[in-house]
Amino acid sequence: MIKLAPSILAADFNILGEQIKILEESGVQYLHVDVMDGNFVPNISFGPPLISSIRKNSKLVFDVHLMVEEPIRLLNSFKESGADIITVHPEACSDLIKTINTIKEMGLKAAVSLNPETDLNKLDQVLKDLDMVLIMSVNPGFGGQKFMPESLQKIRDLKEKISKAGLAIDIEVDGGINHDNVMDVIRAGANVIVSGTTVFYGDIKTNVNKFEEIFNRFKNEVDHE
Ligand SMILES: O=C(CO)[C@@H](O)[C@H](O)COP(=O)(O)O
Ligand SMILES: [Fe+2]
Repeated sequence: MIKLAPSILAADFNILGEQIKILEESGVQYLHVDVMDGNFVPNISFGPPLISSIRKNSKLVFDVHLMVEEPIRLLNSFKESGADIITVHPEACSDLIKTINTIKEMGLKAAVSLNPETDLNKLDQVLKDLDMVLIMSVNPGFGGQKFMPESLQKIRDLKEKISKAGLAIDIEVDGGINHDNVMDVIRAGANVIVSGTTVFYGDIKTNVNKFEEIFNRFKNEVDHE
């Protein structure tokens, strides 16, 4: 099952609630929530108060991508605000094992996100405890960047690593994904697709439907193999 995770970084914050309603009516299940601290990445987005506010009116799975230094300090506050999945960057954690264990002990799903230049071996110490791995296909910090095609091989290698370890872990990909390149990303092995600009710019329902059509085309391909 392939899932779309629209990134609200590209939403119109003036009408954020209305746009989330449209996503729900379009059949979306995940909401990707990019938290940036102006330190780990050179941009600031939003934090727990905004998440608590949208949580009140949404049943979507909140997939919270923490681009912050030492996220362990803030985990409780993101849990309280309504996160379902918390993703952290090993590049920002002095103790990744403890950070992942804390997320799991809170009863939340845990994920690790790798920057484009970070090797897959950074996952080794925690892979068995993860629900998801997020491959960044741009350098984190901003929406609207160009997809880095070299991420495709990284996705294939990750899929192989997960399967060799006998695990079942979601593979999420984030950055620069659009209707033209998403099929390559899925074929490489991803099953959770983040998209900001391509979902929110223009008509949201049409943009989501186009992604769903491509996901269905992929399912048909696999069924006929
Ligand atoms: O985490 C990030 C960027 O750091 C992403 O989630 C972006 O928000 C995705 O936006 P597009 O590249 O799809 O516009
Ligand atoms: Fe993200």
